[in-house]
Amino acid sequence: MPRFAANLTMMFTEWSFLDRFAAAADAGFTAVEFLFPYEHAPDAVGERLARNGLTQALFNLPPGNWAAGERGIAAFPERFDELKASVKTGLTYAAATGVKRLHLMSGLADRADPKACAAYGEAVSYAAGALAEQGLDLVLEPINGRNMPGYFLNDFAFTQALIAEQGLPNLKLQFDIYHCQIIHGDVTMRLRQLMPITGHVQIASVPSRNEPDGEELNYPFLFAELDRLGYDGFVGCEYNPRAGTLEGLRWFATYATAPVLKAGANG
Ligand SMILES: O=C(O)[C@@H](O)C(=O)CO
Ligand SMILES: [Mg+2]
Repeated sequence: MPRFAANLTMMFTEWSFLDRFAAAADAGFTAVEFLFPYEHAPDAVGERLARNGLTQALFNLPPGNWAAGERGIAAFPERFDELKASVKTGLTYAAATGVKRLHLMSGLADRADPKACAAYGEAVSYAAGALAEQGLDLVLEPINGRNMPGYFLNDFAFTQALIAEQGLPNLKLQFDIYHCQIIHGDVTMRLRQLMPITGHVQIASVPSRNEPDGEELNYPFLFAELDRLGYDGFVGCEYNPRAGTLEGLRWFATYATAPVLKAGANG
């Protein structure tokens, strides 16, 4: 059975960020992920995890100026020093949270630009090396161009080739099933093919990016497939609840290891 992690950037947004940890634990989750913790002190985040008995499955390294539209800085050669500082910041939060994998975003850049490709390769190599020293994995996530127009890393085959080329044991794929279905389709065959390099999985319905309980993909089949493939990592629930987080957790009741939904969404 997959180990689900509630994505606290998208789920439980009815609560303030630090209160989402307790809300997720109360709903039966034993792990969480989010995009960025950097507006909060590392110890404050670590304390909420410990207090609620939660494992931190994943978060992203600093992405540059997100509010101004940046989506990572790794593909920009002129920002390599900033990239190095951002890795240091991420590792401070990793130490406080005990997370074992971090996601490096590429940025909005042209994959046909050799300078962007070289910069990205160098940034990946640097970040993976720094994370390896702390026993952490670096994960890379292809993201579809409808949600993130102009995003550099927008193709699973390109990401697979890059990971192979780098040949670093702690460099892995963040397989977001939602993005895979939108970019390429053929999700099951791609899961089978890419499982050996997959370090993290994320889910959402397609096309709405809501609960994994309908629309284009058959998630019960895909969860069973992850089990058949021996995937023992986390599955991040990176979706926007249709009508309230708790109200949308019926799909999760089958899989929750703790009593689900003190607030009664099971009814
Ligand atoms: O799929 C996504 O959008 C995220 O996993 C992410 O890290 C960047 O937004
Ligand atoms: Mg994702």
